[in-house]
Amino acid sequence: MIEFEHVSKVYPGGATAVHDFSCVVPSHRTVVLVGSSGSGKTTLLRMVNRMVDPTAGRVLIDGDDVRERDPVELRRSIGYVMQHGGLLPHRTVRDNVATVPILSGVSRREARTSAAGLLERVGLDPALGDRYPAQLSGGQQQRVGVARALAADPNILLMDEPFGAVDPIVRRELQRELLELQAELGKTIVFVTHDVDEAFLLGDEVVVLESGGRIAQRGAPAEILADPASDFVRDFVGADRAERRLRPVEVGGRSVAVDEDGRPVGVLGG
Ligand SMILES: Nc1ncnc2c1ncn2[C@@H]1O[C@H](COP(=O)(O)OP(=O)(O)OP(=O)(O)O)[C@@H](O)[C@H]1O
Repeated sequence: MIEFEHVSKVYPGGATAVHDFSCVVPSHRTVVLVGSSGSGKTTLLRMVNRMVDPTAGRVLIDGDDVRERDPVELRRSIGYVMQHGGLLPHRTVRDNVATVPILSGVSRREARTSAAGLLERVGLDPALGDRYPAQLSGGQQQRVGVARALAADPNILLMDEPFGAVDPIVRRELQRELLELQAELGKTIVFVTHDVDEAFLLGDEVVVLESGGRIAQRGAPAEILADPASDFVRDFVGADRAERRLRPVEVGGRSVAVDEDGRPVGVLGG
């Protein structure tokens, strides 16, 4: 469990990135922080692994203040996936995945063997392990980023817009794969995005942020959709989304959901 207790962050230049934010991320759940650019999402995420220390308040992991932890050891114990993969360009994919376990004392041979297994787990051919990051597509690099974050078998995964830089189709695939992986692994995930659809798909709970890290609303996706707490939230989740009435129409033998204006929004399953 991760607890943010009344955390604030004022950066040296005077910008208040986060003001009095409190939130609990229950173990084995995915909490998504969603908000527009500059709402303090990355700042909040980085407080968990001490890449940013709050100027007020504290962050607890399983009841312990992260400030009591050695930052290097703390960071190695938490998986972190960034938007652009953050892979080391001059190391092979396999070594990128194996680096943290090796730093933590696992033998090189063992770390490389488990790296191959992790690549498979995130949907990559282990043969890609010999390549360098630049020789992979954006989507493949993000998968390596996820494999690397999982390498030390952390309880906590921090994911900062991990699928933000890939095309919509690959993005969808990566989202689905993350859901499958999470169903299996049950990590405690804090996921940052500015994409409401992504937030609603992945989050057990979603925290909608206004500027300064202020919580506009938090709850299960269905709760937020059904009952937006303010005009800000209503606008943010899409003014028409909650009110959209869908009906099925038959097209070529399949049932397609269309909205009131007849715009197709998806194919009905079955
Ligand atoms: N190192 C820094 N020094 C000074 N100000 C910073 C620093 N990092 C972030 N800020 C400021 O803090 C505010 C919140 O930034 P943060 O990156 O946490 O927001 P965000 O919601 O993650 O935005 P984005 O979606 O654009 O990444 C912004 O106004 C930003 O300019």
